[in-house]
Amino acid sequence: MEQKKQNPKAEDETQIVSRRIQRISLHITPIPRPLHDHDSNLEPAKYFAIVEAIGAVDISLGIKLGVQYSLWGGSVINLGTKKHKDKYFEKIDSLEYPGCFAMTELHHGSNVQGIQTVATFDPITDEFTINTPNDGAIKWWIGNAAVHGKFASVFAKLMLPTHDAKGVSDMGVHAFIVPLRDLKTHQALPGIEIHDCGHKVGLNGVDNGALRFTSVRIPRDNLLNRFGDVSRDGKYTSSLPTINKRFAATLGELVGGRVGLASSSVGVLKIANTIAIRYSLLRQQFGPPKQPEISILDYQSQQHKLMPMLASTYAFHFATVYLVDIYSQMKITHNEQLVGDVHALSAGIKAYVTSYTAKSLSVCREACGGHGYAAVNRFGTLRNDHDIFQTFEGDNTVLLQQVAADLLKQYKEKFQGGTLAVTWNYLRESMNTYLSQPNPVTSRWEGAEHLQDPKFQLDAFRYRTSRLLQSAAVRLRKHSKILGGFGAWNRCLNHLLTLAESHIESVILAKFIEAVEKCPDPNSQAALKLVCDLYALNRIWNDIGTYRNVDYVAPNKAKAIHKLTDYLSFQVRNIAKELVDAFDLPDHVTRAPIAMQSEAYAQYKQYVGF
Ligand SMILES: Cc1cc2nc3c(=O)[nH]c(=O)nc-3n(C[C@H](O)[C@H](O)[C@H](O)COP(=O)(O)OP(=O)(O)OC[C@H]3O[C@@H](n4cnc5c(N)ncnc54)[C@H](O)[C@@H]3O)c2cc1C
Repeated sequence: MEQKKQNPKAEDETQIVSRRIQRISLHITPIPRPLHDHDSNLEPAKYFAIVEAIGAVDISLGIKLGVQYSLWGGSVINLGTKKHKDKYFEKIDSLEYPGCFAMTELHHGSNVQGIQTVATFDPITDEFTINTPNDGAIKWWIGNAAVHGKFASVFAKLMLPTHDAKGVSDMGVHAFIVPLRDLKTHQALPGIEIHDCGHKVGLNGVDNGALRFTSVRIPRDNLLNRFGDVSRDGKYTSSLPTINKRFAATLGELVGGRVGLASSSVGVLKIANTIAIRYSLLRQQFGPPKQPEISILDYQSQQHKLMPMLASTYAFHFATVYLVDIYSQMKITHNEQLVGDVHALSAGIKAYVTSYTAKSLSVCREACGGHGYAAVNRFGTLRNDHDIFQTFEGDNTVLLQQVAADLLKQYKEKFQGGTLAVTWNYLRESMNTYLSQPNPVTSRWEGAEHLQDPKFQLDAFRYRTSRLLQSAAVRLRKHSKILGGFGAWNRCLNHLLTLAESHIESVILAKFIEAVEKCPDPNSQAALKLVCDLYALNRIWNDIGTYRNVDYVAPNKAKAIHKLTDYLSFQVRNIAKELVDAFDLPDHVTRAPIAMQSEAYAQYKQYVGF
């Protein structure tokens, strides 16, 4: 079937990104290529570092790489078996087989189990037939589909013929390798209709496409059969007993994409911080009478905008390093107990970090005044390209609900006297700390010195989470009697989202405190301690109403927290240059003329043509 012409505006950008990927694939060989690391489970950390670094230069390029290696490559390797690896691995790795990950449909995104594409087994020909049964089932937003993809892992309901009145039996969502284009002519193959999804708000270097399948035949071997298989005579086998368990196992294998997005989002936040802070140090406006103008970073308001953000960037850095670390352990050890942790943490950290970064990009733009609005200074592109991080690889609101559900499941099991389902560190430890939080401790912590005590800070974070958890459980129980489980969940939804965010903030703070404690160099440790205190106290101050309502902090303590937060912002301002320099982002990566370490204005004027 004819392939529709690509959106002309997007064409240039997709070609540039495609050329860049080819170059990377050729020149990155001294470092093991992403998929090797990913697959051999040696060092996923290296792969995520590569994607983060590449995303810092061009987010479209980072995402396009992610589509090729994490999504298309990751689905083949993680959902398939040896025969798939033998046939596809090298060619995916070398880019000979560019591919897509085709899950979302026009009518279903977050609710993946609602997808309608079908793959029906034909025992006579030993093939599956892939069909798009209605327009709502057209695969939509599929990265790499509009121009470059030659294959796709297509998620579809596996249908087996039966002898009863229904004629088929639905075995649930499975993934299938479907060739999209002829390997030589690059024309779309028979039965496959491809359209470009049109110009987007950002990420126009990625060719997102829509796919319709009409009786597309693929061999039985193209079923990615790690969690469910069909024999030559049409019998279905799986080590997992139910559709829901198979579905959970399938999605569980795809968490790597989320881990990568969380790391990349921190990379974007580092870039934005670097540009905004370097410029704020250089830019001077006003000053005391008859004295030189002062740097805009010396204004308390500018410190208030940027210093807690810088502290959050450090906090997120350590949290994502931890996430990558437990993801790597999971991949290396294949320890089942780690799966639950990685699943819940990757959902929560991805949601929390990407939402924060998206908001921060606007703050940074505004903090740089008019020059922040010049396209060359990058905030517009960063904001537009990054914005969708909040939606793909799982919509943030949906992901946070998974975190809340995990916490409540653990809570229930604990109270029913059962053993906790997840016995590895993170969920078990979190639950134990939440359940052992004492009542308000206004009297326990006298004076103001303890505000910088990590124990006070962690207690405060965990106390808030613990209250939210216990009250959510009570409310859900009450409402479910009348509204049923779904209705009760919806009635408590905002509460549950706050619970999930509060929990993730507790995890992030705990990891930051650990990083400070482990820092080997005393000077760096002192600097990190300041930054960590600012992160913790700013969060407490942001939620001071909650702490006051339950009398966790007395009015004078609330005042002290506010005062100290401002003071810490000022202290962090004094080391802000060193703190952003430590991100080690050279000028040719940040690229914004206003952030150039030498001759920022000269570079900027030159850009305009002076
Ligand atoms: C640029 C881009 C690239 C993409 N690349 C790919 C790709 O390569 N492959 C692929 O398969 N998909 C891809 N996607 C699709 C992406 O994964 C989906 O957009 C995402 O999963 C969200 O689904 P949706 O768009 O249907 O949103 P919806 O699920 O319709 O969500 C819309 C709104 O409803 C809210 N909502 C939905 N459910 C709930 C709930 N249970 N509780 C509360 N609120 C809810 C959400 O929070 C959101 O605000 C891409 C999307 C874009 C835009």
